[in-house]
Amino acid sequence: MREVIIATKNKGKASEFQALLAKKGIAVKTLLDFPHTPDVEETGSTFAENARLKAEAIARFFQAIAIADDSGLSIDALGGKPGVYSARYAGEEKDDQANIAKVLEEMRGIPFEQRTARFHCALAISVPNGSTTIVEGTCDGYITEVPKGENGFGYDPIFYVPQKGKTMAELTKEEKNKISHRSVALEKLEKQWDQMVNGE
Ligand SMILES: O=c1[nH]c(=O)c2ncn([C@@H]3O[C@H](COP(=O)(O)OP(=O)(O)OP(=O)(O)O)[C@@H](O)[C@H]3O)c2[nH]1
Ligand SMILES: [Mg+2]
Repeated sequence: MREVIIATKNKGKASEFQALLAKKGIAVKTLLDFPHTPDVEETGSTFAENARLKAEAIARFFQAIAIADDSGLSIDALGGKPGVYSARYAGEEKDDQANIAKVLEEMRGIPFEQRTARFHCALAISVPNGSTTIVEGTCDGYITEVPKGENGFGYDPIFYVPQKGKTMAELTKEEKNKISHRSVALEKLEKQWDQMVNGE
């Protein structure tokens, strides 16, 4: 297979993709290997639109197959927020701790059964000068009242996964990668993979 570039500068995502795709014998590069790549503006109003924008821009820029991930957390009691603004919920500097603090403040006093939420992940795979395919995955859970766990990234310490009885940040990377929104989406992508990547 030709080289695949994961169109992300997010260290947490990059490390999960490396583990998920290594299992399949696919070596990947991410934008952390090319730190001077221009940022792609996320002007879409859905995860799918933003994933498409990132994948198509990076496929064009590198003339290589690119996979982009646009993801985030939707909290029912907050009307779906932070949604597509998850990375920058507390400001442009993308501070995970500040984002968590803002969510916990907004959720204060809301009882457990009303703290339902889900992670969304849209993945777009784009072939240079060719087509783009988009798939999506979700993972359901609850927002805790205090952060717990050290693993993962983003909102993982406040995302309780009922079937594991733990927060996402208390799971190992292997455990998270079996159930996460990202792995669900990647499984769907694989079904289209051969045609997209090898059958051009
Ligand atoms: O606890 C979490 N566990 C996850 O598994 C997860 N996946 C996404 N997120 C949140 O959603 C934002 C993505 O925003 P996003 O897709 O624009 O990515 P980003 O701006 O961080 O990097 P890039 O891929 O665009 O370069 C991230 O920063 C996180 O806050 C997660 N939080
Ligand atoms: Mg982003």
